[in-house]
Amino acid sequence: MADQTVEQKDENRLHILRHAAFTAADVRAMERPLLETGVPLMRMAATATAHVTADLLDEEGMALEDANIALLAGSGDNGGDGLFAAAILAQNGASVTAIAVGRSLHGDAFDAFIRAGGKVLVLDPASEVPGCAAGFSAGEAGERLRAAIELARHSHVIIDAMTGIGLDGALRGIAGTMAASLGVDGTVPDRTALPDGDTAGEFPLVVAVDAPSGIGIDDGAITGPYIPADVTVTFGALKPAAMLPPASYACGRVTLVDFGFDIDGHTPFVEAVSGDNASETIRLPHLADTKYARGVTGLITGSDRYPGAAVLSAKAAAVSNVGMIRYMGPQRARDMVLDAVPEAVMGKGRVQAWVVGSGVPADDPDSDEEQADPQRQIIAKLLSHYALDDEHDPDIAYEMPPIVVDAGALDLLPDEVPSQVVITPHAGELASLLVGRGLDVDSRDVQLEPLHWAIRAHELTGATVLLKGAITVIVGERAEDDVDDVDSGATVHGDDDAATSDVRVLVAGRAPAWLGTAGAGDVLAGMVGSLLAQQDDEDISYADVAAVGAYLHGYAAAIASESDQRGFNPPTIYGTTTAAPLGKLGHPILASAVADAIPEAFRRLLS
Ligand SMILES: NC(=O)C1=CN([C@@H]2O[C@H](COP(=O)(O)OP(=O)(O)OC[C@H]3O[C@@H](n4cnc5c(N)ncnc54)[C@H](OP(=O)(O)O)[C@@H]3O)[C@@H](O)[C@H]2O)[C@@H](O)CC1
Ligand SMILES: [K+]
Repeated sequence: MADQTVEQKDENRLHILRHAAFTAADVRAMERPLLETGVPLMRMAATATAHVTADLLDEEGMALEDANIALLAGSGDNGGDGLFAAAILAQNGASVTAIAVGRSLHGDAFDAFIRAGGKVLVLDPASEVPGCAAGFSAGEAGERLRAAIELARHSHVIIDAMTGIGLDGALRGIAGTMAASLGVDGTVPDRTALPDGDTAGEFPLVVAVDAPSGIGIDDGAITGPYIPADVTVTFGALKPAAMLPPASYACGRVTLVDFGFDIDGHTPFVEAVSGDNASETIRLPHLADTKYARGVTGLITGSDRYPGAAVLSAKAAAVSNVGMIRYMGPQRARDMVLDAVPEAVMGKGRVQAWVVGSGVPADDPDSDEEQADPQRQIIAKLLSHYALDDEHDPDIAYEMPPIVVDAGALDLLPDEVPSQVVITPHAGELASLLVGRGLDVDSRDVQLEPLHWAIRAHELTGATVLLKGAITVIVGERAEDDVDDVDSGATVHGDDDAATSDVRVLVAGRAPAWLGTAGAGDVLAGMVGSLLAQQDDEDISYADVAAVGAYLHGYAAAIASESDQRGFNPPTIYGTTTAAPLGKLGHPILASAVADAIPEAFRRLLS
């Protein structure tokens, strides 16, 4: 590190800031030394928020003097940021009304706002905002609430400064009612996927201060009301909510204000895979390589019912930088695989990683063992070698090659397995897996709290969990040398997850929404299998390799669909100029087109 130039250090820092998220507790710890030396963080936050808001209006062709702005202000520092920002906007000609949703407002910020000519509407009869009448009747409180909602609905911009990192649980009381009336309650954000995190641009535009109030800051969960934002201006460092689904879908475009935090002293809780990480995980061919040295991927995928999945998984595995693939399956699927990939070798043999279950029917409760799909029987036998229980030798389990367990093989997973077992469920499959282990959860629960349930699945099974979605969440063990460095953990949704610091959490959000199409999961399974097969280092983090697989899969889909849209857009750093690229929306694709684009995805990442 000593040899790094200042520019390199700056570049590294920006890369971390754009791809790593820290818990609220860590952000508070990073902020403390700066506050102690008198750095005016709140003023910096407010100035940035005001600028971003003015720029947004400008983009929509509206002058600040013509704009009506409704500020939803809570009683904490998040409300303080909002009031200082609103004061700047009012000074510059905007007409701003602060709607106080709590009992008080940040003192200095309130004074600045009033001096700038801002108006205030107090909603809580028990409020103690100086100069504002309180103690009004319940009837009047209702009238005020309705008036506030109307005012906000008809404004040009809503600045949401009700709660930030101080949020405790789902939004309650007046703040909760405002959010439910102006936004949505307990549902996943329903938005068209546009390039560059663009949103529809309809009034009122919503600017969230630090985070949309009500979304789970540390776990990205949605458990109550919130207002989806067009733009979120966030401070110091990204919080997990800006990266994790579904909360991150509510953030819109994110601008990060770099306060100069000492980020090196803290371990991120969530990291987003970038092109740089991905290229480091790809094994470049060596001069003395044989096809075996480059890795062999074995697939037990497809079935008489779904032979196409055999082709998709095999093709994707074959072009994902290994020396060879072996395929096992019924005659028809074998014929089809050979048609598509004449290089594939049929039958058993030594492999460096397995892929099982894609296109294999899941358990049919009506059929008995004998009638079960033959692929299931072979997979069940293979998976039994990974079982960590009294009946099996754990040394065998730990020495087995990595294995991707997809789709119809998920219900064959032994109770407990080592972390080189990578499971690749979507929300519904993860829910079924957890129900099979006695938990009360359905697909919707997983969609609303994916990190929570992915962690539960990892803790219960020991497997590395890759939970598929527009942003894919990966949870697994940290690599050995990483564990000692971890100094803090997030509390994710309740006590049972309190000690989550020993899990590695990653997101891959490179894919355009066009990728939600039949067979995409088969392609992913094949790719992850081959990425695992080519690893030379025994101390790798399986979570990292799986995450890179998801990233590459998304990248190949972006190439195939000619789309610049993606699930996760790294934030813009406030004050740095990023030329706005003209994003392409792209076009529909088939999963086979994604498989065809894989070599090009490798080429681009490596060049
Ligand atoms: N970190 C940084 O670098 C910097 C941080 N800064 C800013 O400070 C923010 C943190 O401020 P903070 O600590 O005052 O907490 P904050 O987010 O305002 O929340 C507290 C308020 O929320 C309310 N409330 C809570 N839960 C609720 C619920 N379920 N339902 C309803 N209400 C609920 C709670 O109400 P109460 O419980 O008191 O009734 C109280 O009013 C941070 O996000 C950033 O914007 C910048 O200024 C500078 C640098
Ligand atoms: K907020």
